[in-house]
Amino acid sequence: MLRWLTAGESHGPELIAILEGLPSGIPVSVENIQTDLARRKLGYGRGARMKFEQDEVSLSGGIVHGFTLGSPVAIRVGNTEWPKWTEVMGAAPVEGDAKTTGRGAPLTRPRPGHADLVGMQKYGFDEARPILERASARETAARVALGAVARNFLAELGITLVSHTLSIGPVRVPEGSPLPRPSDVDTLDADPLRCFDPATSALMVAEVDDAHKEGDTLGGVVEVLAYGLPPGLGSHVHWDRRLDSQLAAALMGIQAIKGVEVGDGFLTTTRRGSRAHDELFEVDGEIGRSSDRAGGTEGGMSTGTVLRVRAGMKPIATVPHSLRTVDVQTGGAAAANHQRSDVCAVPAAGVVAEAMVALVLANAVQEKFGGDSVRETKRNLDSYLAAIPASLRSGHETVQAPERDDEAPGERSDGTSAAPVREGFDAGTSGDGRTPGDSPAPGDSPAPGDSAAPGDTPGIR
Ligand SMILES: Cc1cc2nc3c(=O)[nH]c(=O)nc-3n(C[C@H](O)[C@H](O)[C@H](O)COP(=O)(O)O)c2cc1C
Ligand SMILES: C=C(O[C@@H]1CC(C(=O)O)=C[C@@H](OP(=O)(O)O)[C@H]1O)C(=O)O
Repeated sequence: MLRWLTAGESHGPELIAILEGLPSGIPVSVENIQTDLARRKLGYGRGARMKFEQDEVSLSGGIVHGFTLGSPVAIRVGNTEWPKWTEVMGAAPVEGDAKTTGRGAPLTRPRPGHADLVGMQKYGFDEARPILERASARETAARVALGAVARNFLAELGITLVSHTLSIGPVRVPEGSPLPRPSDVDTLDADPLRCFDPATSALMVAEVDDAHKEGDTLGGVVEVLAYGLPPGLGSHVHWDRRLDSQLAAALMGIQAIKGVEVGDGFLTTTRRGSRAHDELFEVDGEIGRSSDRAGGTEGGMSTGTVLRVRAGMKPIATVPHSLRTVDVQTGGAAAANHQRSDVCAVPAAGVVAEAMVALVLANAVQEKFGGDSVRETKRNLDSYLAAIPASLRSGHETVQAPERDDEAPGERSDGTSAAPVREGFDAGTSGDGRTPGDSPAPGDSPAPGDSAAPGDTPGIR
């Protein structure tokens, strides 16, 4: 079992992350953790802090000469802004003005949508600083650092992850857009919103500009894909062993994430059963699926096809034009505390989500295959795959579905083409207020389940 913990406050000296339970022999370097931390700062709409604050990574345990030892991995992410915060956030007791003036002035106007008020009630503080420092998503830097190590472990086993932005506010990637593959990561990271569809990305930039101009903020939806998984990670036998329950918990554990979908998620609930599942076919001596509506899990286990999970982020709660609140010192109405903020952090949330999925998958791999060295884990994985009888083997990719006996050639009974198609992004209620299952508005792209264009390839939605 993998265990991981993070510690540290947003304006503290550093974040500390520990990951226990990985085998020896995983390549890890400061540079590759730093690369992922830099990716977490990406995204149009991030605030000024992303530019001036640097993440200073050092490896304090579990790694020697570039490889894990099998002992706990300890990572320190230093905060270059710390010298400005030593008095306000230092561990030693302070006297005099430091607690009441300047940066140390009490934050008595709790921000709606944040942990501020309920945290003060629960932990017995009369101002929000001691709460917001830990509730801040600065902590996600520590998770991304751990995720980089987990990802390297998975890569040794041929498992690779990609994340991308599906929607920002009401602007979303159209149906039928290609799914990014691991080779597309650089392209994604070069896009201002980490969106794989350039035309949609341009609209997203305009949406962020508009929200910024209006003193407002935005949320959105990200998707994480994992390629190369073996079938059988997780288990149907108990709720907490289900891979999808572990993924949902990990994604919901990210600040501001309010919804998770596996595969086509809520959209699936609007379909009839005949159009909701992934049928099985024998193709070239293997069992294949003609669609990936389920998102790569069945019965709480990975199926071996592409894993596809989504996380929906609420709009940033520190709204520049300030939400109404109560000043807990005076009891009077007030504008919520606001200094600066991201307008939109959805692209960054995608990188964090990728890290969380990597940690969950690394744990599931270790649970299933064990091993104290990567070589041993790999040997166990290979012998598991080799032991699956030929009659039960299935592939990673979706396949061309044969026509059904009761269908006209080239057409399936639901009116769709027999070409393999990955259907169905719908981020819940769309920007025009329609809910999944409503008929499309004029000019909308085809609804999921509409006929796929001839020549569609596996990997398109
Ligand atoms: C990567 C990332 C960056 C964030 N940046 C901000 C920010 O600049 N301002 C803000 O108010 N909230 C930001 N948030 C969200 C808050 O941390 C979150 O809304 C807050 O903790 C309350 O949400 P919760 O109720 O889900 O915990 C960010 C979240 C993530 C994942
Ligand atoms: C520092 C990070 O994100 C911060 C997360 C955050 C919040 O409320 O969650 C609020 C902002 O911090 P501040 O209020 O100090 O400007 C973000 O910059 C980071 O991601 O590294």
